[in-house]
Amino acid sequence: MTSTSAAAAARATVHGYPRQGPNRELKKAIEGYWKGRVDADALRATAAELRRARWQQLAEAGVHEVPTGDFSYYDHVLDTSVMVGAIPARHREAMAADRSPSSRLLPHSQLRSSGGTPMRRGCPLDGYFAMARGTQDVAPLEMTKWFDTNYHYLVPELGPDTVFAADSAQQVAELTEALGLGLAARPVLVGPVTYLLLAKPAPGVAAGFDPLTLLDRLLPVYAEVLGDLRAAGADWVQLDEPALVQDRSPAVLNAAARAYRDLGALPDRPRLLVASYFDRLGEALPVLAKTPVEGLALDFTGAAAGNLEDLAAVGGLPGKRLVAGVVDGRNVWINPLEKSLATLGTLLGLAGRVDVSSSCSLLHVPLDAAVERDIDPQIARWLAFARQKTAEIVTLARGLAQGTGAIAAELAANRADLASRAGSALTHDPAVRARAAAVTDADGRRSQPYAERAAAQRAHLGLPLLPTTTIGSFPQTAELRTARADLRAGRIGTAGYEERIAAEIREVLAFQEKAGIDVLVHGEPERNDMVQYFAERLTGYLATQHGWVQSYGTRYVRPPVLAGDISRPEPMTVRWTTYAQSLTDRPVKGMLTGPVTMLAWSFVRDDQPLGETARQVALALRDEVNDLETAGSSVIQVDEPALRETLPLRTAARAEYLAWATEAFRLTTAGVRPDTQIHTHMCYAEFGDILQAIDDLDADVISLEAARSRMQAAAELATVGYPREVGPGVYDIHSPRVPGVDEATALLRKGLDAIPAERLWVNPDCGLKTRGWPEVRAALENLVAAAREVRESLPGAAS
Ligand SMILES: CN1c2c(nc(N)[nH]c2=O)NC[C@@H]1CNc1ccc(C(=O)N[C@@H](CCC(=O)N[C@@H](CCC(=O)N[C@@H](CCC(=O)O)C(=O)O)C(=O)O)C(=O)O)cc1
Ligand SMILES: N[C@@H](CCS)C(=O)O
Ligand SMILES: [Zn+2]
Repeated sequence: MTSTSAAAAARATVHGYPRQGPNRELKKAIEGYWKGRVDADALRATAAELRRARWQQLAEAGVHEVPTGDFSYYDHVLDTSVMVGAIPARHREAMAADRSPSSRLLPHSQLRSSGGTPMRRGCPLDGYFAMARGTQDVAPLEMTKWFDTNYHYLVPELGPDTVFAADSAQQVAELTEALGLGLAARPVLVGPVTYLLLAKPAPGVAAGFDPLTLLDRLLPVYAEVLGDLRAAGADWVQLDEPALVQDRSPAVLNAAARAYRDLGALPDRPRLLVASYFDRLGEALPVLAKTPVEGLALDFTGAAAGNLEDLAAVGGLPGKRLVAGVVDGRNVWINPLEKSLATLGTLLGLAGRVDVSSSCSLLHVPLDAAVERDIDPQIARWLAFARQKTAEIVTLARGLAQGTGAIAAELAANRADLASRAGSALTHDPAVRARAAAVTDADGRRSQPYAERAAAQRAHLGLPLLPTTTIGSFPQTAELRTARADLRAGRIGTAGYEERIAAEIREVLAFQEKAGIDVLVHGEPERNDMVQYFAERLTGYLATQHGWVQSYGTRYVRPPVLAGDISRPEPMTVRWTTYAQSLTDRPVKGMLTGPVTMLAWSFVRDDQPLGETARQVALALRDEVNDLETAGSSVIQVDEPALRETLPLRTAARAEYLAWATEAFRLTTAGVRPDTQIHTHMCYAEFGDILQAIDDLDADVISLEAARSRMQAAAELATVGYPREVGPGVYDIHSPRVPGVDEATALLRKGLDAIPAERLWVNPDCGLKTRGWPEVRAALENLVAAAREVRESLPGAAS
């Protein structure tokens, strides 16, 4: 095809779309199902209606080919495990027992029978949710970050004995639904190489087991699924391989080459589009380009923009389809349409056919900026959520196909909006800039080295060995959320709301004292979210009312927007922390979200380096830390759960990131006295490759998620000689199950193998906001009992 005809054929698509519905209908239906208020058929009907509505919305916006299979009741990686039959043995048994068709993910009519065994296909709903959340008897799959996003997936558990078996029921059903609406549809699957690279050895399998060795067993299963999709009418199928944008060994690149050579050689298959996103494809680009797949989808935004020159360097993709991700699926700023058109124009000469898309699934952005009423209309014009991004993609495809004259009005409006943002006073506060420019190395260094501080803190705090604490939040009950909604709606006044918060703090404090916890928290009842709460109190940040983005399962967040220079008009947490401290003689931890996490879980500025924004946020938080100390806090926790998540996917970019990230944390925390104990907290990640950075934070105590991985994080810190205090979690707060005293005791003993008793803390994996009070009470009582039991068994303990 010539580039002119390639242009004329340009079509619009997206890699995936938010799943929740305009009012988080999916969350409400699933949580209703868990509570027994919604039955399986009603849940499935809600899900089907949401899928229909989103396809319809995409089609009406002018998208030519809609994605299918990007929907999920919980997580698309878990769905992939179901699709390939990688159900952990402990869950398989429970599912085998559940033969009732009505409890399955799919309606009875969409289940296939096979070889005289009715209902073999289609995962039981309860079994599916048990894998995600666990039950009192069966542990769930581990959950971790999806690359460098705030989305979490369930980690496949594989071993040498894993037997894969294709179950394409869900994929086929969704494709059939979309085709039934008369739409051109493209199933989107997690690709086999990424699936294996994201997996971990199943419990009981040696840690050295490499899931990639299962590729030859997995490919026939993908072949079967592709065959089923072809039979169901799929013309194209997208296989997502984002794991290939990371630095990969020749073995992995060979595996990718083999996978797509073999899948490409299948006789009766759909055309294959292999998608990568979040960074440049690098050395995997020539590998994939040489395979028989008919198309590649590449990200051309941010750090991935280098794909353009890489593509030129490999001689393009002659005869293949290129799906060009020129609209950022990770951020909320309007697209610079003329710049994107220029990129697309260059790409026309590099592929047989060029289509326009988002850089990745739009799962990572909110649904619709137009419903935000509290954002200044001028500023709202700078924002594009999934719906607006879809419109941009359609505009760009039209511009590419018909020429810029066809989109002249859109280009003019876009130019004006970009200019308004560039010239805005919001983005340039001279006082903030002067303060950030004056920061010195000394501002980021505590006045004494750790060993001296530790002694001072020991004397000041007088804590027992194995001190117990929690991570900050206590249950965010429906009553608290309703109170906040009532305040927003004017149904109650500020005084009534604050009395509700004060009462909750009293209850949280009373419980902790009674349970015998050593370092208390106020429970964070006043916070809607650990990032949004602060964003709402900092100048330069925009908060949304409806900008929900899935974080995991049915849990959503509203990432605020770092739009301008950041400053703190007044203290943000001092009042409630001081109130909590006034209720007890034990130390109450001040509780803040750290600067890196404030960036990672917000939509960031794209008009200045991230490090500059981090420094501005850090200086605002530093004032808060110092104010807390002045108000009497002896222990202050600065959460950085996103420190690992934001680590650049390519190693070459990591040192620079870690330098500004750790500097921002130290700048936040270094202004306190030596006897003030600084805690930090991390969760949802593998920490192995940031151990040095954890040390560089110079925090006195770190709590880490460790229960599901059985203390792996503590062991890793020990291997590098980490000298500070560590609280590896002994209570997996993502599961409704309550750990018994024996279980917590066993984990603590394992923790002691890695960290000496003088430096070991006892705490849950993370905050308790998602849990209910009955579970929390029982679990924390068990945790304190376990700490006492282990304390008493330590050499030298009084018997
Ligand atoms: C620690 N984690 C967090 C991440 N990112 C964040 N930004 N914040 C985090 O805490 N990333 C990693 C992990 C992910 N973990 C979680 C855990 C829990 C949630 C969660 O519970 N989300 C809630 C929503 C929280 C919230 O914003 N609540 C607001 C609004 C509540 C609401 O829904 N209001 C209703 C009306 C209220 C009513 O009448 O009941 C409405 O507005 O429609 C608040 O409390 O005021 C969730 O429900 O999903 C997220 C990530
Ligand atoms: N302090 C927060 C940390 C979550 S990562 C909480 O307890 O919810
Ligand atoms: Zn956490």
